[in-house]
Amino acid sequence: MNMNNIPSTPGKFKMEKSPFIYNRFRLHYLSLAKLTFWSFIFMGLIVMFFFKSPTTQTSSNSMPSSDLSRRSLKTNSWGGPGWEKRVKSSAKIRSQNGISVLVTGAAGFVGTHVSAALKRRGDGVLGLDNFNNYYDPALKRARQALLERSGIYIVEGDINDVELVKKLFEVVRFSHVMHLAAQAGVRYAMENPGSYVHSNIAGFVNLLEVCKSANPQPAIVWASSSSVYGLNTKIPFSEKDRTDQPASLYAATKKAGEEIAHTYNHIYGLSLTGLRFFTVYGPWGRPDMAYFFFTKDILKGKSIHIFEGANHGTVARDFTYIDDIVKGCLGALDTAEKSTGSGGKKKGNAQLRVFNLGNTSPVPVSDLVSILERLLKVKANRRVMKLPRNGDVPFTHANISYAQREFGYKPTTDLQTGLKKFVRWYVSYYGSGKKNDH
Ligand SMILES: O=C(O)[C@H]1O[C@H](OP(=O)(O)OP(=O)(O)OC[C@H]2O[C@@H](n3ccc(=O)[nH]c3=O)[C@H](O)[C@@H]2O)[C@H](O)[C@@H](O)[C@@H]1O
Repeated sequence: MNMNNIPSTPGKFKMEKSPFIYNRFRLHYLSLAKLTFWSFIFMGLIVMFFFKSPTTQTSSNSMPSSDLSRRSLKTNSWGGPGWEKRVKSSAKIRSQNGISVLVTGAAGFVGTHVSAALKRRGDGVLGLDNFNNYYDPALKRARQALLERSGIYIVEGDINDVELVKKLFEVVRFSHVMHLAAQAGVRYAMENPGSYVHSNIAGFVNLLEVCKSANPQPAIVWASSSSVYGLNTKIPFSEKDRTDQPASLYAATKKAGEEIAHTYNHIYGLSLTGLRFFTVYGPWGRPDMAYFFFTKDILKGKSIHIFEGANHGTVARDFTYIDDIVKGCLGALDTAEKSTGSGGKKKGNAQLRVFNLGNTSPVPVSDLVSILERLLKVKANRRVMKLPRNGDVPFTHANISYAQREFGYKPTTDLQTGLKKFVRWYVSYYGSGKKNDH
């Protein structure tokens, strides 16, 4: 969608283009019937103008038009008393010492689980999600429906829509932001590099711009990635290790996010915590991830590609179950200190942290497939192939001692147990039939 074509305030009509005005110097040529006709048009325009008052804006756009805007800002309406009431009710804190959290990417995999967990303990939660079609939006809508049932409203909009994000902070004094909206996926970065820049860099900066000017400034916890360790060979990966050799553009944008976080912390006193997630999996997961589409393809009898490293080396991941990740996210939120700035000005040093959230036990991809075979009771049609050079790294392994020390992070779900829960969900959601075509 070309964003130049979206008027920034579509509710405001350009009155000088009204046919009535154009024709007013020729009024004496018009018959009475024509005059009546144009009067109706004019009146209609006035009525529409009032119904689309400034509080009922549509998403404006502040981004230049380019192919970056695959998930361009949508023109869904927001604003107005009813909308504000919904936003406030969703963000309302219902427990003592509760926090109010804006969750970006709330219809995403991690976003849904974190939102639900916050709501369960009485925190105020408002979601924001652009429902882009990187993967099946129907799954995102189903997650949205799930959250709606527990009273969580997801505002449909893009983090690049500065006016919308500003408005959210005008309506609610969020104490925290859980920033999970991102373009995920390692290999897709070669297909659509612009979408990574749009969401993970521009979007993050836009969000931080709003946060730094908000009063009070919220504390921000956001999703970085294990992929920032790139081509490192020293294991397990520690937060102190170098992160300057990313293997994919995805990893590079997450690394850029960490540097951007440093800048906003340094200049504006924003409290920022980055979480390096290690291959998160579980129910309601992402269909673009290997465990998910392996399940689908195994059930359909389709062949799956299992990557191997140089010299038939094992490719392994520190797969981390969603419930453990949620505990890590809540721990990070609960130990996040307040931002120090106000009125867009820093008042003192603020907290800046980055944590690994992994499982500490890498599993070869071929073992993941064996577990799935057992759980699905179907033999996989395996095709072993060399790890393509499109951003994948051969293995990941987290050292989690820092998160353990700071907020008692301790993963408790092994891959076998976690996949069992995933498969149970998958079958209940899609059925075990071979026809599901998501
Ligand atoms: O840890 C992370 O930070 C990242 O984890 C995942 O990235 P990845 O670990 O590559 O997850 P998958 O795409 O699900 O791949 C899992 C494993 O399966 C392998 N794989 C993938 C696809 C395939 O067809 N065959 C195959 O063997 C990959 O090489 C990898 O070792 C997510 O997709 C990223 O968004 C996230 O940031």
